[in-house]
Amino acid sequence: MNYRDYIAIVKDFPKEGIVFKDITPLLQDGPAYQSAIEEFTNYANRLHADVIVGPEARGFVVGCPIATSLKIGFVPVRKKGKLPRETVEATYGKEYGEDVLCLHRDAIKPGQKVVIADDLLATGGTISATIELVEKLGGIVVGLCFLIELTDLNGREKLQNYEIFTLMEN
Ligand SMILES: O=P(O)(O)OC[C@H]1O[C@H](OP(=O)(O)OP(=O)(O)O)[C@H](O)[C@@H]1O
Ligand SMILES: Nc1ncnc2[nH]cnc12
Repeated sequence: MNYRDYIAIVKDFPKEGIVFKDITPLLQDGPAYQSAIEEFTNYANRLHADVIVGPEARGFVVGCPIATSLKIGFVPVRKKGKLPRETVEATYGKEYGEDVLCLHRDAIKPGQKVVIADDLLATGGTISATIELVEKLGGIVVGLCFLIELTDLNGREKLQNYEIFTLMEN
């Protein structure tokens, strides 16, 4: 599967100077979406994941189908103000801004093996904050998976102690 054919490149979105990688054509194509999810499912299965964690919003469309394929749970990491119960929080920077991510305090059990899924690794800010939250609750991050890695932004440098699987680089 040539996944690259299913990514639309949009210049100056959401801000001038950003080259945005739009994954919606991949999601719209049944075989491409299914194939990507199968690869991630095999990855998470090999790592014996107990739970899949995904950051809002695009991490949901990648993470949820992996979790249901493996018949394991999915835990959402959300932007501040969206989760209704007690949370842990992490402030982070990303390619085009700053934000706060939150995780329900009871969402991860100590010792659970976690695979984190998202659409794209850019600066690594989002994923580092997600890892911080999972580890704060005692989860063990066994793997990270992304559709796309923007290698120029060196996100991997922040993630040297973690296992990473990506379907395409640019
Ligand atoms: O590696 P980073 O520099 O942190 O950038 C990557 C993150 O940025 C995008 O999410 P965004 O915050 O735009 O949210 P969205 O999924 O709700 O659009 C993308 O889906 C990743 O989560
Ligand atoms: N260049 C980019 N394209 C799509 N999503 C992103 N998230 C962070 N940087 C991005």
